[in-house]
Amino acid sequence: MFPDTKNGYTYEDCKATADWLLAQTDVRPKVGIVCGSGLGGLAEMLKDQVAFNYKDIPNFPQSTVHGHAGRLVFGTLKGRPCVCMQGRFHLYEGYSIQKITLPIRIFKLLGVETVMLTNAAGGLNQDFKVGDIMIIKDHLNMPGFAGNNPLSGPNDERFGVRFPCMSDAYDRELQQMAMDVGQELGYGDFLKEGVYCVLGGPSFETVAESRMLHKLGADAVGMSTAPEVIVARHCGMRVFALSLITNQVVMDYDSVEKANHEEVLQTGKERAEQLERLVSTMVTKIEHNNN
Ligand SMILES: O=P(O)(O)O[C@H]1O[C@H](CO)[C@@H](O)[C@H]1O
Ligand SMILES: Nc1nc2[nH]cnc2c(=O)[nH]1
Repeated sequence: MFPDTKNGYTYEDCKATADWLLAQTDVRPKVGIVCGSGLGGLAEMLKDQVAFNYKDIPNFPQSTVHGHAGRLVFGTLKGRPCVCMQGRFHLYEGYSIQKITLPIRIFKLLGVETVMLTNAAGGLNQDFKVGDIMIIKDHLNMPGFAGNNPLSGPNDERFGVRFPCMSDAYDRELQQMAMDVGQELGYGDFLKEGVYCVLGGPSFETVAESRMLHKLGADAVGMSTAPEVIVARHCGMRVFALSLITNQVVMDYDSVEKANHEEVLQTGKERAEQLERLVSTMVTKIEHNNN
């Protein structure tokens, strides 16, 4: 086992981890899935599973948050080879931003072409309700504004260019596919689209912060996803992402509501089945080079 003390990982480090994994499974995934808080049930849908605990994977960080099991699961979803992170990493766990996004580069080196991410998020858009599923069309990367971008540091051209474009970060065809699939499944009433804002966490927002984010154009707020999306786009993978609106963000000083992680996990449980069906149906419709 390699020591897990570094902030950044080289191409060779990522390749060593990818090769270690590829030597232990015949699954050659085209789709990589990242499960948000309380949304790890998606991984259970994979057939013919080969699963690894994060603690056993060279270079991998460990999950420390309740609702993130800490397993990398390979398998097939309706015959399509996939790899699924049952639990992700967050800045507030104390990891560097390069470390929390390392698995995305490993996805790339495993042969993944499309990354699908889910998260739990607080609703800022006043038309959103708890239990809505928001197709992410764009993000506000607040840690990035402050210089904390996962691509900071030396750029390795084997992954991608120094200055990657992000105006097309969220694949528009996949967004349309999600809308169409959602309509077919009868999810029209709770399927929305919007802008996701990432903050460092782990404290939830103050009223003033929430009002500011709403004014800036954010529809939902969370503590993940955008760094993973940046790294995925940098190395040329297609990206699709969903937020489950697990709570309404408190925007009013008179409100007695208090954001809490238990509510986040509870809403995840209540909507998990629909979210899983939406993602798994999409997986069967995404075209890759050899299917
Ligand atoms: O983004 P995911 O991993 O779904 O988790 C969300 O839920 C947690 C807060 O309840 C935070 O970690 C936030 O980012
Ligand atoms: N920052 C933040 N993250 C969340 N994750 C789930 N709900 C929330 C929220 O209200 N705020």
